[in-house]
Amino acid sequence: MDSFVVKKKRRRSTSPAEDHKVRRTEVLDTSPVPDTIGDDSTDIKIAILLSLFPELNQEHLLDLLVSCDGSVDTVSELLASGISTHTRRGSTRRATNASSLGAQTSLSSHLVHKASDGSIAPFKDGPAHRKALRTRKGQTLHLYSPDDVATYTPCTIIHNFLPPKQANALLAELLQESKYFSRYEFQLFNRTVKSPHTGSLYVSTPEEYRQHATEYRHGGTYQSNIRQATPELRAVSCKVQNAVNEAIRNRIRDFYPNGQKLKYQSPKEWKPNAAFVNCYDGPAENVGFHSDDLTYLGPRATIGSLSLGVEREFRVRRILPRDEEDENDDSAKQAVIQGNGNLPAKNASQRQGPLTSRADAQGQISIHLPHNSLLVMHAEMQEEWKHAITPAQTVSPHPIAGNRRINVTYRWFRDTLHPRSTPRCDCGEPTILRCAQRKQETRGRYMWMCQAGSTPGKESCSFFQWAEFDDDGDPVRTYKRQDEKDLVTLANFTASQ
Ligand SMILES: O=C(O)CCC(=O)C(=O)O
Ligand SMILES: [Fe+2]
Repeated sequence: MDSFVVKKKRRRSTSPAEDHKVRRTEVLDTSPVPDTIGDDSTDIKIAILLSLFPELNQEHLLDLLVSCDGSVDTVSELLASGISTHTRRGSTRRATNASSLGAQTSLSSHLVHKASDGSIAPFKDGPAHRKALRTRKGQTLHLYSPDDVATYTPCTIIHNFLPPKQANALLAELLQESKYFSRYEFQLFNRTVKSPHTGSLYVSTPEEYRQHATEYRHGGTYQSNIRQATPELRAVSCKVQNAVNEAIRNRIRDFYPNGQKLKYQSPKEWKPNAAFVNCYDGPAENVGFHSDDLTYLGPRATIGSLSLGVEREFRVRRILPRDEEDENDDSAKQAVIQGNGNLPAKNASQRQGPLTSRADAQGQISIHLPHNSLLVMHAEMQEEWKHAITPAQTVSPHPIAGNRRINVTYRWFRDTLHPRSTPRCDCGEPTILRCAQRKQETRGRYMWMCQAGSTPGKESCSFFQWAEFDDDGDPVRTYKRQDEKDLVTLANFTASQ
């Protein structure tokens, strides 16, 4: 992954808006943002601290951050001075492993009868046994069965996805490849930090290699580590393509209102034409909470994510509109995770909750990703949820990979969102697509924004324009088109074999 550049910029006076983290594929807003944009500065700060102190766990860093009134600098100084195991307010909270396997093995203690306020509703009323789940702030609910994952998160998990030999061959190939991966450097609060894992972008053809190196931007800069898709990666992409399309069909049939695709979701076949491959070398390597960048994937994107090597936890949590989050914190009672997104409107004038509430108001759900499992992140995911690979205290070594985990996220970059055909900002650069997440009034609206603020040494021009899409998620062009001759057709992995 390349630079996740974040540089906090001039911001508008009243809104503490800074969007969350993180890196090349991830949405990281750094420009002066309109109040409409959701954010979670805690994630950014935790991402910085984790990259500076990878040996520490997230909970501990969060404690420190709270006790230091949200100042990354103060936490860094404390940690550097060696008084890091206690918070400044004297709490001696144990530095527990943020990602240790949960003792919870059954959901029964979390089931409640009604998905009323304070519970996690199943996405769809299913069989009678489908009840709401209840979690508390700061709590992590571990889901193991594919059925529970589909019911309570916007994901499908398929265990033992590939024939074992093929999974092992791909793993062996990518472990070799991982020698050439790099850590992405990114700019956070005027400091350059490195991603807490390594990776590379894989593309289909030499021409696409060229385009990714010179036209696509990720986190404000060009992708520096790009590689040509390997034979195993291509062979597996056919299987991923078929499985993801089937999972999308099932999702629509079983979970979406009237069995219809979501507004803005593409009705076309999902055909991956790029893949980010990540390597997590040891338990401390991680990726912080983020949503993936939709600039080239478009609204309501689907992503196919294959896990190989050691098992790690994939954590997800819903993005709450700001006002609800505050209310939850204010009431200090059961946190709410609502699977269907129909949360009631709350009083926007309530006070801002403390730092912790923003990061963890609803608790988290943990999906365990063993070797050879395919996770499909469905169309609801990026706009409404965040995901992370949390640091672990220990991992069980894998016979081929040792302590390493390889992850391949297959993606479909859409022709209609090629940087040649998206709006340019006043700097003359292609803009980034963002989705408003936290304010009730604008939640779900898309916008094009300048991404120069993410580039080290560059100032954002503050360009902002609402983005309009047709029902199938193709842009309705209210802006000047590039020349038609410049428009491109991207080759997917299968077609370019
Ligand atoms: O490693 C994983 O499973 C997730 C990686 C991820 O979130 C990403 O590449 O955007
Ligand atoms: Fe991601």
